[in-house]
Amino acid sequence: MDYSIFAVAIFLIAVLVFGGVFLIRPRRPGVTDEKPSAEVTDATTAEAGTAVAEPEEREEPAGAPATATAEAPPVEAPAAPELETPPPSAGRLVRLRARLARSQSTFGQGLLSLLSADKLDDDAWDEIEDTLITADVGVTAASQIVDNLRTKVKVQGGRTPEEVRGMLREELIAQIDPRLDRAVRTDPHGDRPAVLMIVGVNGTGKTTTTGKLGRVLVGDGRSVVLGAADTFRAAAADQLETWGSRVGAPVVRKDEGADPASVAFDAVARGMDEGADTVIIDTAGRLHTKTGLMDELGKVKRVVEKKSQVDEVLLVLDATTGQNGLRQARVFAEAVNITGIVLTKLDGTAKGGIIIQVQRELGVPVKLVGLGEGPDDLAPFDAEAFVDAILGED
Ligand SMILES: Nc1nc2c(ncn2[C@@H]2O[C@H](COP(=O)(O)OP(=O)(O)OP(=O)(O)O)[C@@H](O)[C@H]2O)c(=O)[nH]1
Repeated sequence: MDYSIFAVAIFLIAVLVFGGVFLIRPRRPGVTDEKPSAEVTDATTAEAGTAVAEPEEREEPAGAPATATAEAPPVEAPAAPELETPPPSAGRLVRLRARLARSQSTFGQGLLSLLSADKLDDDAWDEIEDTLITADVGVTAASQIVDNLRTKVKVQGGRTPEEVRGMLREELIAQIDPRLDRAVRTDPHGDRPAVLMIVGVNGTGKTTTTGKLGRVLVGDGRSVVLGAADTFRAAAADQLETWGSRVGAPVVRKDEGADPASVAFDAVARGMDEGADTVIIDTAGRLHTKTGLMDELGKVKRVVEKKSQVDEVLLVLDATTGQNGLRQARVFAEAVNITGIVLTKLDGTAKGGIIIQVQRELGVPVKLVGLGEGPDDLAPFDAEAFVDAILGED
């Protein structure tokens, strides 16, 4: 009995000793299923955090060059675009004279040769009148020009080539009217910039003209802010931004569909903050209804006037669109008080006579002309330089 108790005691001691050895044996990593998952999560978090905040301290995978990140070629910041220096406004029309001479040769040279004919009978005068009408001078102005020339020929008697040229030159200049004030009002008023609104039908060259005019002013040493208030076409604002960035003129824009008046307001505010000389605002030109157009342009103007006066409302007209363009121009002129006309694409038409007609119809002077797609192909208009260009040199 005593021996059996002793044997049981020895067995229990043996069980305790072996059990203890197994229980205190160190665990191998990965053997249990709770802890490792926590470690993985920790490691992932640590690595992710490092990757975002401090990429240079991230552990490289085996085999990757230890200094790959450190030795990566430095990413150079994009160089600021070099600003362009556009030519000043003075002399631009003379520089572009060849374009005018080329496009208007039928008009100018055609008239000269008709007037130089040996016999100026009724048929010849009819042909002169037709040439004028074909060049979009307008019926009333064409018949007035013919009447005046007939009188001059009668009074003068002889018709040397110089006399013919002189007569025609004088008459055309008179019709274009050199006395009209064609200055574009771009001077600031104390601490307020001059504000110009550019209006017109889409596609006439409105946005291009806004950009080109900005360049003309920068070329004259002015500081300019551009306002992209044509919010119906996002590309128009992008286009304007490109124009501005080339000459260092800031562009104020908002999202597509934003209120054009608020863009215009912000552009003027920016112009005031920066002490800019001139703010040029490109507007949308959808021809929906006259009332809609009036409301929209009227609102832009009213809102701008809370900050500063509007010095110019320039209507952009595509010279190649003839009577149709003129009809649209009339709608704009009725919707808003136009102070000047920008006649674009004169390089692409022989109908330079539209200058005479549009001034008569709208009662405002052509102040600028577009003579090409190049950035500096916009020039202040001058009646004498224009007529000299279309008639050719003396
Ligand atoms: N040949 C020639 N092309 C011109 C002249 N002025 C503008 N253009 C071109 O006319 C096209 C239309 O010009 P835009 O400035 O986009 O016309 P827009 O009136 O602003 O039209 P939206 O931006 O749609 O409102 C462009 O391809 C211009 O390069 C010019 O005097 N001569």
